[in-house]
Amino acid sequence: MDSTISSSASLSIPKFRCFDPTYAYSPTAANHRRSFSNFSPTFKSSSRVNMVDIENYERKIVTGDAGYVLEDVPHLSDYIPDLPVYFESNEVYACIVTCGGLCPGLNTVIREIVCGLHYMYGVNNVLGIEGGYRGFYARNTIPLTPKVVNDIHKRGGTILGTSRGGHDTSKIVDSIQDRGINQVYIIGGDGTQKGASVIFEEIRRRGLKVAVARIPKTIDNDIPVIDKSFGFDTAVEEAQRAINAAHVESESFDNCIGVVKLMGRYSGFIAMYATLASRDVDCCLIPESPFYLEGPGGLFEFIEKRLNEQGHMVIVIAEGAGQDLLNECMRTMDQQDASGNKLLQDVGLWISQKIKVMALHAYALLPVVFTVTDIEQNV
Ligand SMILES: Nc1ncnc2c1ncn2[C@@H]1O[C@H](COP(=O)(O)OP(=O)(O)O)[C@@H](O)[C@H]1O
Ligand SMILES: O=P(O)(O)OC[C@H]1O[C@](O)(COP(=O)(O)O)[C@@H](O)[C@@H]1O
Repeated sequence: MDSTISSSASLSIPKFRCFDPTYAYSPTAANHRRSFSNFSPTFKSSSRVNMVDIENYERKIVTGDAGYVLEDVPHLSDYIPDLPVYFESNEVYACIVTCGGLCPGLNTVIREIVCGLHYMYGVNNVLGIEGGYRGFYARNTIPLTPKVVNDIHKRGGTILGTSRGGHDTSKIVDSIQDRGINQVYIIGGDGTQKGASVIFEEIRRRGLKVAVARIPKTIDNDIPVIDKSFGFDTAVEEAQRAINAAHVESESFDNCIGVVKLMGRYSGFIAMYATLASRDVDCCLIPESPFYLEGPGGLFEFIEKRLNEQGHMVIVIAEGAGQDLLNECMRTMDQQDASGNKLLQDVGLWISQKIKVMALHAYALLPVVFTVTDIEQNV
């Protein structure tokens, strides 16, 4: 810490403490103060822990000479000081695994876990499990130290690799048990989280002293309880490069339409945010909002209007949009990936073809339609 910063609170080395939610407590509005708005329990007298006197509690404020005020992140033990220590740092053997789809920032998360464990908690044994869940029993492992992870946040993807499918609960927990791992950090999307729950249940069933920490990942930013998921901003930023390319191209030819297909299997946040940020998009199609092609109010009518008005346009489409229309006309078999996720039809190519055929038949117009698909999400 900067030596010019003075602290009114003593900063102690954090410990791996255990909070048993079965301890009785009841939050009361009377004890709410602004700084404790997220967590201000009042423990009943029967509680087995001693609670800090919240009214007289000295807030963790760190002031700097430059005039700024930093409020240190409150820790559970600030409010419940005698929580039992669950792991001593020197007995921790942690592992990290990344599973499922890629997302920008995975390496940053890995780096922060390794450095946080090492520098904040004094943990020196952290293992990287390679290749997703199946890596527990079928792949190599790598020791992770602050030195190993020093530069990884500058790389795309995940240094540990990832995979779909291959979740064998019993083999995974065998591997955790055999290796003597007692903290498991699992980074991944909804499929990964379901897998982590099953692992935790099996660990509990076997009575092992192993903690399972789940780090939610979604490039789509569609987890309502968090402000923003890591990687979303990068995806939106990258999406704008594709939109910009489509705009430049479409402006350069008569009746040219740029179609940009973006990520978004079930939600259109990336498409919408990128559209709003770019100001060059004429139409944004997302899974949450059904659309149709022909007739009044249909997409084709809008395309004709925009081409008449300005001679070019950009359409952004999230990959999950219009899947019902595709399925109707393609009658394809339901296909799944190795994790059981439904594989989508390519809506970008489909809509480009539809627009070409429509324009040729209805308006004797041959628009130049080109598609920018699958922008790099692995930044
Ligand atoms: N219901 C489930 N039970 C156990 N494991 C699951 C379940 N669903 C998915 N998984 C496992 O989680 C991993 C990642 O899931 P996947 O759906 O591919 O990606 P994501 O986590 O990004 O949604 C895969 O190894 C898969 O086998
Ligand atoms: O091409 P893949 O790997 O199947 O993944 C595509 C899908 O995964 C997503 O990127 C979302 O996955 P996450 O929410 O797990 O990050 C969707 O936007 C996209 O539809």
